[in-house]
Amino acid sequence: MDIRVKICGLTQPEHVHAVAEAGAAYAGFVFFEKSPRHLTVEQARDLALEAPVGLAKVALTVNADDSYLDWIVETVPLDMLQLHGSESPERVAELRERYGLPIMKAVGIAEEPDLAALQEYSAVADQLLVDAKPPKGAVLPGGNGLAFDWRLVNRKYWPCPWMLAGGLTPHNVAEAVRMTGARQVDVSSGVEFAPGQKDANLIRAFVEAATGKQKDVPILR
Ligand SMILES: O=C(O)c1ccccc1NCC(=O)[C@H](O)[C@H](O)COP(=O)(O)O
Repeated sequence: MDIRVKICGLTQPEHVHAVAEAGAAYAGFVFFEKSPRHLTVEQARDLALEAPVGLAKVALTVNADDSYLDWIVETVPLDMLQLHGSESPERVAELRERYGLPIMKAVGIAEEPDLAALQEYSAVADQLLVDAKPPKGAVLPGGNGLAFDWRLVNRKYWPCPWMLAGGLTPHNVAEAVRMTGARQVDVSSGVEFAPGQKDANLIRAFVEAATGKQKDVPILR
């Protein structure tokens, strides 16, 4: 089975190239000032221009207003918007209409009742990002390198494609795919050696492990 991989939080051109060469399907750019992966709109444009045809460029925003989104969408060549805040289903539908781009809505999961939101958003979003719920008081609503209990989404189906995220690494992604039946996976922290610092070898190892073409996983100290 083909697994599609998204590497999120890219900040350097060489990592965009590594993502493409490894065979990932999506490259994610973060627009959230408190994040160590935050990009200015101009930085994101320059990075997006490094992406070859076939690598989908995803802008991740958090409760962004229209003027910020207009600026991003007008400046950065994009293939998808990832909404990672508390955007309502109505807001998701509105943005989908406004920009004509596919929307992936992130939903944080910690326990069974959290799953209801996935059903709700699947009616308005093009894709779902099934992520770990951030811990109380966390600065970042995602990208915390924390996993949730994958048994909660074991063999669950929603009416739109979904992507598993949260605490995935080259070491655990194959097991996560096996346990959940996910056909798409997303990673940020698990391919970094420090917050916001991606590692090309870990990117390659992650894609290989996720897609079942694993060679060896580098150990970083
Ligand atoms: O990465 C960030 O800094 C970030 C900031 C604000 C909202 C979301 C953010 N990241 C989301 C992701 O990178 C992933 O989509 C997902 O949460 C998995 O992250 P990780 O657990 O670090 O692999």
